[in-house]
Parts: sequence; C-alpha cells; structure tokens
Amino acid sequence: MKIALIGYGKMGKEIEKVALSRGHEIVSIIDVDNHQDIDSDAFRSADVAIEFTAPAVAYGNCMEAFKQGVKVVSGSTGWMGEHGDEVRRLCKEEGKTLFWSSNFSLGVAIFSAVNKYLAKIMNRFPNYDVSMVETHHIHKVDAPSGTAITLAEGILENLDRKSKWVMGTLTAPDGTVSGTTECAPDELPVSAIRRDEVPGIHTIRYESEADSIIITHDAKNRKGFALGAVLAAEYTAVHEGFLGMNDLFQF
Ligand SMILES: NC(=O)C1=CN([C@@H]2O[C@H](COP(=O)(O)OP(=O)(O)OC[C@H]3O[C@@H](n4cnc5c(N)ncnc54)[C@H](OP(=O)(O)O)[C@@H]3O)[C@@H](O)[C@H]2O)C=CC1
Ligand SMILES: O=C(O)C1=N[C@H](C(=O)O)C[C@H](O)C1
Repeated sequence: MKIALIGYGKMGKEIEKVALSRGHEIVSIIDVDNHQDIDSDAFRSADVAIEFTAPAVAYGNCMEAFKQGVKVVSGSTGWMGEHGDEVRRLCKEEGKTLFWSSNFSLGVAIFSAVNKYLAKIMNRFPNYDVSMVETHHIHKVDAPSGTAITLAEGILENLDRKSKWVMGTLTAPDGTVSGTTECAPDELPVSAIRRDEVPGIHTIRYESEADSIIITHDAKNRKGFALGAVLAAEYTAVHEGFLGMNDLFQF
C-alpha cells in the first residue's frame, strides 16, 4: 500500500518504521517546511494519508488531503470537539473517508471496553465516586488528553449519575498545580499531569469509604500507537466513511 505521512514528528517517524516493516511504501512526507507538497502527484498517489500533527492544524490537513482525493487516518487530538460534526457530515454526505481515534493502541481499545463495562456495573453501587488522571510528556500541548476525553465519554454514556466531565487539576512540568478536583456530584473530574517523557498513562479510580478500584493503561512506548495507526490505514484503504477503532476491532 502507498502511504503519505502528514506530520513527521515523534509519531510520524514511529509510523514510518512500522509501515516499512509491514511492506508498505512511503510516497510522500509532509511537514511544516514542505507543506505545499501536499498538492503533488506523489501525495495524490497515496492510498491513505496518516496525519499526526497538532490540534490547531489537524482539521486543515484533513481538508487538504480530501481536496487531493486521498483518504485520511488521523491520530491528532484536541480538534474533534470543534470539528467532529463537520467531518462526520463530510464522510456521510460527501463521500470522504476519515479514520480517527484519540488512541490507536490495541491496549487502550481493550481498556476502553473494560472502562465502559465497569461504569455500567457502577450504576448499582452509588457509594463509589469516579475520577480520572492522565499523565503525559512535557511536550504535549492539549489537556486533558484525547484518550482521557474518549474514556470520559465512555463513562458518561454508561454511568447514569454522571452527566459531564470537567477539567480537574493540571500539574505543569515544574510541579505547579492549577485547577481543582472539587466538582458537583454529576461531574466527572479529569486531571492532567505533564512529566518528563511519559508516553501516556490513563488511570480511572472508583472510591468508596471502604476501598478503591483502580484501572490503569500505561503505554511503555509509542510502538502500540504506531502499529494501530498502520492497521487502521490498511483497513481504511478498503473501507469508506467515518471510521473508528470499533470498526477495526469489532468491539
Ligand atoms: N491517536 C493516537 O494514538 C496518538 C495521538 N497522538 C497525537 O498526535 C499528535 C502528534 O503527536 P506527536 O507526533 O507526538 O507530536 P510531534 O510534535 O512530535 O509531531 C508533530 C509533527 O507535525 C508537524 N506539523 C505541525 N504542523 C504541521 C502542519 N500544518 N502540517 C504538517 N506537519 C505539521 C510538526 O512540525 P514542527 O515540529 O516543525 O512544528 C511535527 O513534526 C498530537 O496531537 C498527539 O496528541 C500522539 C500519540 C498517539
Ligand atoms: O500526545 C501524546 O503523546 C499522546 N496523545 C494521545 C492523547 O491525547 O490521548 C494518545 C496518547 O496518549 C499519546
């Protein structure tokens, strides 16, 4: 399969390695310096573009790839809240194809299923209150993480006593803490920690007076994200519309 990469940072480089190891060809690499090359025969020859850039530019990149007639797999976070409805409409009504996930690792897909199941169980046990903490490297620009937002949505869909998630505390790289975990009973606090080079840790806690139930996903490196993104690209090459991890793994 012919793959174009949009964004050649930490994830773009990891994805390149996995794609080559699976026998794919990288036909175009678009980064900040050569952004105009998205309008090129090389880019247009791609079966799929894999986009990992930044919240502020991800939507524009997807639109430009669509304009060139190329399907997109995007892992960029922090932009679907604002543009999700529009890209879903483009996929449904205008024949575009986008596979988006806040987290491409198989481990997080499994963790997400467990999270939803646990939230459903907790409807019967009102003594437990739930909160979430995510920890990432100091370079990350968005908080809370896209994965944390997706996990929070999974809890809200399944736990009747929670109606929205709210930003809890944010611990900056220098240790400064802002925000609060004080919130209304129907709110789910999601806190963020920025520390060292942590690839990504997500912890969900249910606390009662008697005990704690804690589930954690801890990414050891970026290989799981990269493999998932390439598997998603292979899937996207032969499918249409707005696609996600539930399509890929049939959860
Ligand atoms: N869904 C998932 O599984 C995962 C998602 N992510 C998300 O992916 C995104 C990227 O992460 P990561 O690779 O670690 O970030 P990096 O900052 O390491 O890489 C982003 C790259 O995109 C480049 N870039 C910026 N603007 C543009 C543009 N307009 N067009 C093309 N390239 C551009 C940057 O260039 P420059 O440095 O010059 O600005 C940089 O090379 C983030 O939103 C992150 O949250 C990360 C890991 C897993
Ligand atoms: O920026 C990152 O690094 C990551 N971003 C994604 C997110 O915001 O959830 C996925 C992963 O946790 C790494």
